[in-house]
Formats: sequence, C-alpha cells, structure tokens
Amino acid sequence: MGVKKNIGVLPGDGIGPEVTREAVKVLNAIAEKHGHTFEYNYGDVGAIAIDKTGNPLPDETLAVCEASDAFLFGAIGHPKYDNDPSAKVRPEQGLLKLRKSLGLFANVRPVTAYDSLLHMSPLKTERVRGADFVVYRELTGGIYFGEKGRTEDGAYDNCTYSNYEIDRIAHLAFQAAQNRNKKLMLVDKANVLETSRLWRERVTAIAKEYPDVALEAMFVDNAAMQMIQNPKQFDVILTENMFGDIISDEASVIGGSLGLLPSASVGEKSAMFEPIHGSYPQGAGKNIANPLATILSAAMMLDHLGLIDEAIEVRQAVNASLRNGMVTEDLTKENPVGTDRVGDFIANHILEGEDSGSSMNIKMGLSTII
Ligand SMILES: NC(=O)C1=CN([C@@H]2O[C@H](COP(=O)(O)OP(=O)(O)OC[C@H]3O[C@@H](n4cnc5c(N)ncnc54)[C@H](O)[C@@H]3O)[C@@H](O)[C@H]2O)C=CC1
Ligand SMILES: CC(C)CC(=O)C(=O)O
Ligand SMILES: [Mg+2]
Repeated sequence: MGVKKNIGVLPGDGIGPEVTREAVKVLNAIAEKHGHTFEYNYGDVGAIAIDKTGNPLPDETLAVCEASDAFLFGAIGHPKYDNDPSAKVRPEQGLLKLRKSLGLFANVRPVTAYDSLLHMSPLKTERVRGADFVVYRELTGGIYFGEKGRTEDGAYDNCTYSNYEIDRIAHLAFQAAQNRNKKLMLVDKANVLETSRLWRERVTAIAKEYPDVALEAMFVDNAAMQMIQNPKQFDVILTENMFGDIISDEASVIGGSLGLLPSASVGEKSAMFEPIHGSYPQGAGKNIANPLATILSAAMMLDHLGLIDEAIEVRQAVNASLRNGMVTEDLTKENPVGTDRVGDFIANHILEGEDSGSSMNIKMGLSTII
C-alpha cells in the first residue's frame, strides 16, 4: 500500500537546484511505481535566500523543514561571498544554523568504490577495489560552532566539545559498526588537542558497552594518508566536525568524484539528506553537475522513511547508470551526458528496468545505522 510523505526540498545555490531537481525526478518515479504520495515543499537557503530576504535561513524555510518527514538539501555558497572575507552575512551561516537549530548532530557519509568506476579513481585499482566504509562526522559542535572573532592583531575560532555531544554520536557509530564489520576507527588529534583527548577518553569508555566492536584510534594526519594508501582497512570512522568534513571530501577520490558521495544529517527529531559537495559555482547552469550524490542522498532518505525496497531500487538504478556509462563529465571523458539525462535514465530504469542483483553496497541504509 502506498504511503504519504511530506518532503522538504532546499535547492540552495549554484548546482544545488540542478541536482535536487534530478533527485525529485527519481523520487517521483519511486512514488509512481509504488503508489506513494510525496508532497514537496520548497524553501530558500544560502545566497539565494540572502538575495531575497537578507537572511540565509529565513523562518519560513526552517518551518518547511520542521513540518517535513524528511528533507533534501542541495548546496549553498556563492563566489560573491567567497571573495569577500568581510561579508557579515554569509550563505554558509544558513547551513550551519539549519543543522544547529534542528539538532542534526550526526552526519553519516558512506564511501563506496564502485566496480564500474575503478578506472576513474586516480588511485591504483587494486588498492580501492572493494573499499567500503562510512564516516560518522559530528555535525553541530567543534570549531565550526565555537566562539569566533578578531583581536587587534589576529583572529580566533574556538573548538569545544561536551561529553554529551561526543557520547551521542559515539553510540550511533558503535551501533553502525555492529551492523557492519565490527570495526570502529576514531580519528582525532589527541597528541595535540584537548578536545581530542576528551573524545578518546569518552569513546574508549563507551567501547566497553560494545565488546563485539574492535576500537582503534588514529591521528587525523595519518588517517588522511592511510585513506589513500589502504582505504580497505576502514569500516566505520568516527570523528569530530572539521576532521570529518575534510577527510570525507578526500575519501571521494576513492569513488572517483566528489559528485558521488551522499550523506544523511540526522538528529532526534529531523533528518536532512544532502550531497557532501558544495555549490560548485563553476558548474552551475551548464547541465554538467553529477546528480548521483543527491540521488543517493534521496535513497538514504527513503531508508529513513522505512521505504527500504525503494531505496534499494534507487541504488540499483544508479548502479545501472554507472555500468551503462550514463554519467556526467566528472566520471568519463567519452560521451558524458548531462545532469538531466542521468536523472532521466535512473527514473526510467526504476519505472521500466529490470535489475537482478547489484554490486553496490546497500548497507549504507539508515535502517542499519540508527
Ligand atoms: N554543503 C554545502 O552546501 C557546501 C557548500 N560549500 C560551498 O560551495 C562553494 C564552492 O566550494 P568548493 O570548495 O569549490 O567545493 P565544491 O564541493 O562546490 O566543489 C569542489 C570541486 O568538486 C567538483 N564537484 C563538486 N560537486 C560536483 C558535482 N556534483 N559534480 C561534478 N563535480 C563536482 C568540482 O570539480 C568542483 O570544482 C563555496 O561557496 C563553499 O562555501 C562547500 C562545501 C559544502
Ligand atoms: C559550509 C560547510 C561547513 C559545509 C561543508 O563543507 C560540509 O558540511 O561538508
Ligand atoms: Mg565539506
């Protein structure tokens, strides 16, 4: 029987509107096939919201998110702010405020080396074949949210973490490891940072509640190198906000493009689904952006909404697009197709295609994460 869901959509800036459009196209195909009703409510965020209202996260947008069962987020950011360090109001504030206001403390970023894309990775094929891990990035604490400011001759950004902020995401990461390969890697800088020492203390104590999970810790500088050298050693990575931001962009090299990595940003009451990439302003309006990260984020949303088979169908259709070379120019030099054609292919495959089995990991589903 079909279900009815209220889905928020925040396209944002740059390529955001183009990639969210394709994700909605794919959700519509799922709704049509399964008799679901997805009602979409749109909101402005980022530079477009500043242009219209002066506020990067207008109250109406927050209300759209609060009223939704789940919402999709495209990307924010515009060169006019990137090139003006003195701008007082910035698009990024909209995203940070959204995450904080809705308590979206856990950002789950799965990383997969797709067999059909191994040739795209700049890394040696055998090094990445089978790589499959997930980053649990803390999303509402740390240096992005600490007090910041200028002094007479300098500037500061404070990094703080409470026990509570560490514990709640640590439990989620341990539970994810229990559902996967039972390995958890804490990534920190405990040789230097007091906050990292607190992370080690708390996570080591919590590990006693998960005796079936092997906990290890690695300094972030080493982890950045190991991720390229031997990505297959990782199963679940747990880390703080900024380290998670940086190493997950790095991890996209394993798959072959930043345009491939989806994420879920979840909390107690709300859930947002967002590609890990930004607004890629150089690609905006050219129909060249890879929509797969956003489409795969929509698949994570379907998992979250309890539509597990539908999420699998989306991932199988994505895999079919990769196998068939229906990909944007970041993934192929030969006959790339446009953003919209990738979405068309995936939507049509859902409605008409057959798929017997997929090599794509489906353990990324939130049902196994939270
Ligand atoms: N979650 C968000 O909304 C984020 C927003 N930003 C903002 O985005 C703007 C641009 O930032 P950048 O550092 O250039 O990061 P970016 O992620 O927008 O782009 C970096 C590079 O990745 C590639 N790329 C990204 N998304 C792609 C896609 N879907 N398809 C194909 N290639 C893709 C492009 O080669 C691009 O030059 C800035 O204003 C920044 O603040 C940056 C990161 C995250
Ligand atoms: C505006 C940034 C904090 C967004 C970002 O880079 C991210 O969340 O990946
Ligand atoms: Mg980032």
